[in-house]
Amino acid sequence: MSIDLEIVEALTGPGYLVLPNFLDANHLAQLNELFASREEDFVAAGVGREAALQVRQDIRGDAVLWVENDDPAMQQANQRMRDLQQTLNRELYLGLDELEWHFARYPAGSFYQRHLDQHRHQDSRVVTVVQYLNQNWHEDDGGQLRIYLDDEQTLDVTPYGGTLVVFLSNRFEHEVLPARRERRSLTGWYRRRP
Ligand SMILES: O=C(O)CCC(=O)C(=O)O
Ligand SMILES: [Fe+2]
Repeated sequence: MSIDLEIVEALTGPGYLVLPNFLDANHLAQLNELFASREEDFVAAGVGREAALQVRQDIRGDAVLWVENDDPAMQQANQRMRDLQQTLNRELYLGLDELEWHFARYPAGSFYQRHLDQHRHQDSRVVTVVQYLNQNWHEDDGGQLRIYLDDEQTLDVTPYGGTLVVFLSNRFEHEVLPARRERRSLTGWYRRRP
């Protein structure tokens, strides 16, 4: 079965999937180079929306850079996500019409408290996709993504470079545990126009 169909099956079943080695080593290295070259353009991430948006490092300590199609490594990543979007729409009739995504950098010591990705009163975020870019990450570097499954069971995902996590945005609360060194990711949401 193709990876994309595996994702389809997971979303209709448990609602989430963790896939190690989704990114190959070469692409991972290119994305890291791009990430490093744009380091100065990152801005502190906010919580809340529009007028209520504010930086609250006690809630989330990452800085983000919204990504565009301006680099070959990004074009490849965008193409990959468009293919997945097509499959999700064809198989699940999700009506996804865009992907918004950003690079995220969590400096050592930072975290993101438990939350749901779907903004209240607005259900345009349908599927969350996170790709980790951390090379040589070790379990005791922390930074696990803790997903709150049904019945308050939790699943901790170590952010090894190349791992992809996909889940239904309205279904699972999750948090990022404190990272002991800089933690890098590419995080996106497939949206339906409200
Ligand atoms: O980086 C992660 O593992 C998840 C990030 C996250 O929850 C978010 O940006 O909404
Ligand atoms: Fe999130």
